[in-house]
Amino acid sequence: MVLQAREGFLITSRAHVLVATAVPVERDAVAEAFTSPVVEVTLPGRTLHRTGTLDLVAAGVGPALAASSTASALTAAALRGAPYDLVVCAGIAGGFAPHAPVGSLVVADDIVAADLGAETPDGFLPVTELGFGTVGHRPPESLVRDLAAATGALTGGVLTVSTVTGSAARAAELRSRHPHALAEAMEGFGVAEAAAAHGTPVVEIRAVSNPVGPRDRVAWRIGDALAALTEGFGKLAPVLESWTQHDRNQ
Ligand SMILES: O=C(O)c1cccc(C(=O)CC[C@H]2O[C@@H](n3cnc4c(=O)[nH]cnc43)[C@H](O)[C@@H]2O)c1
Repeated sequence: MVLQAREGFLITSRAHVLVATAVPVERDAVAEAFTSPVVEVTLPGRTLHRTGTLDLVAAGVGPALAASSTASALTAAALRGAPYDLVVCAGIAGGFAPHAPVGSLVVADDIVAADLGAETPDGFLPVTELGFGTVGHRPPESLVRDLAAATGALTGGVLTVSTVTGSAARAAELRSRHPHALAEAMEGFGVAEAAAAHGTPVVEIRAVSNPVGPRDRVAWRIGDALAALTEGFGKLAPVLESWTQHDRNQ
């Protein structure tokens, strides 16, 4: 939240929010929900699209590039004295049928690195069981609740994978390891790791474009999912803008 007016800073008490999508069409679908003009701001390797108190970045596909792009944006904001209050990872996703149908919106109550670990003869071991790091980030409960209430979105786990699921067997395996998961995508955990390094709360919002399962790329309903993303952000804009730091950990 920017409380002070200085040259080049926003004069506002509304939350300063970074939205990270994978690709530009997702970023533009989010931007369409807002009426303020878009101003482009160049960062090392990335361009921010600024609309009001919201900055949008097409952070790239996959957790590594998404983490690096998000970290750049967070660091640049901190260095100019206007740190973000909240990071939102947004975009399209695969939905676990029948729980998250195509066209539905999902707000993550858990952002899970689903393939970060080791395969063993007895099954998959998360990296935490190998003694390293973390495999999940939990968005603030009150924010998840308010976003879901504003949009009618489903709430549940959103898995981050580096390889898009392409078979029924893999989909079933992921759901058996994560029974609460509603969707899979490729950036959430990377974005969340960057946010965590800055102590910034994070949430993930996904519109379902395809079922998780046997690969059928031509059947992906990308247009419908992008429209659901625009509609969802139109409804949740007031919730994001009124997000305040004291809501953390609630
Ligand atoms: O081809 C297009 O027009 C197009 C438009 C918007 C987005 C795309 C993408 O390919 C985005 C890739 C992005 O989508 C997420 N995603 C969507 N479905 C799945 C899935 O079943 N499993 C994992 N990830 C999925 C993911 O976050 C990708 O980064 C294309």
